[in-house]
Amino acid sequence: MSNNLKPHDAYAAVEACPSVHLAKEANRLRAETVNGGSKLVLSTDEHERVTDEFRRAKIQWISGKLVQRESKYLLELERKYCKLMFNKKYREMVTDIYLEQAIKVGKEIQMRSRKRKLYTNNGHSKTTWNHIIFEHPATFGTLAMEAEKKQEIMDDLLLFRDSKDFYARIGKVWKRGYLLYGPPGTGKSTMIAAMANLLDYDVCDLELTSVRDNIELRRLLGETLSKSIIVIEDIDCSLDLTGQRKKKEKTAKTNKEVPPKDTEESGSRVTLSGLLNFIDGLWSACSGERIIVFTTNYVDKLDPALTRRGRTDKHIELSYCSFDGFKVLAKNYLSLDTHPLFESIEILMTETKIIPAEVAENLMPSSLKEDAKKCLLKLVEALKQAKQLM
Ligand SMILES: Nc1ncnc2c1ncn2[C@@H]1O[C@H](COP(=O)(O)OP(=O)(O)OP(=O)(O)O)[C@@H](O)[C@H]1O
Repeated sequence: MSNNLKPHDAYAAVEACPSVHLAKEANRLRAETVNGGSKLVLSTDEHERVTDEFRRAKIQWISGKLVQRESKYLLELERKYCKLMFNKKYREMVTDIYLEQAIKVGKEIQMRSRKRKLYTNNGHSKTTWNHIIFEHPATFGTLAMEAEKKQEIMDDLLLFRDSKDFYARIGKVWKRGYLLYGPPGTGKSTMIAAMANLLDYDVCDLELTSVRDNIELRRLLGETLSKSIIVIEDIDCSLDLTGQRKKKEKTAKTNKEVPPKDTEESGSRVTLSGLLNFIDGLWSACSGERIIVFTTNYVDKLDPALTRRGRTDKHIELSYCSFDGFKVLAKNYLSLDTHPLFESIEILMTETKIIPAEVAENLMPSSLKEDAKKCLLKLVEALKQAKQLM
């Protein structure tokens, strides 16, 4: 004997989880173009039945649609739904366990197939978030850094991601603050992209100099979604205790900082306390799973109120390139594990300081004719010059 689930139950399941049927065995395979790329999508036709099996119960999903006709304007409204059929002895198991499981799986599939986004408040509209698809290729694998340090950071991030129950148990908001500090060109922005790729989170790049006041700041931060990394770069330049803000300028080519020429009064009144208030208090109003990352070139300039643990839980120094870091870049850029020139590079690296951005720039072949040896020789030259300048 079979028993129909009440339509609104099925509606709820399917609406909460529109892609749930994709997880099930489907009879039809359809090629669809999704976001410009070709991707196979499983779907069901109207009245098509898909059978799932869960704890020995056979559950049939039957898709259908309701058409409502607004007679006056001859407007047709379509509502898609799924009907579930199963033996009535499984009713409790299906409603209590199976549907919950199906919704969870459906949400996971949705998460996996979604395109991640990079939000900024510095686009055509300054008062709201604008987004583009986030497709930065950086990973922890491509990051020039000592393997142990990298692993420690990855472990910390993954532990955070998987600690929903822990945060709930100890009564803390599920958020974590990171402070990345170090000279320009040492990989702070690159690490943020690697973090987002590791966790599969969106990135919200908050340009504080474009935020009018604390109220707008609160609104913008309140609008961020779960599974987001909120980034405030160059915090020392965007905000100071007096609320005055200046923009740091960089030369586009070298990515090196140039001291600010003029202090730009943006008319904005975001204050440090406005920011801290949000981190401490208002944040708790948001549902969790958010990471906030501050970056700075001058950690000593920061107000201790911002750097204290609890606000920025983990402080990560990104520094000059080590030989280990160079080896990662040599592998990435030149596919080299070893080379006779490595020895002199290692010695020179102990005698001088060079930022990873400069190492990367030298290892990047500037023409098809430039082979690995030529690139390594460019780096040797750059290291020698840096040594002379010391
Ligand atoms: N640790 C690193 N590993 C791999 N690539 C790096 C690293 N550091 C710098 N780079 C390279 O240099 C470029 C500039 O680095 P990035 O913007 O991440 O530095 P930054 O520390 O954020 O600089 P700034 O403080 O000026 O914002 C990157 O696009 C990347 O190619």
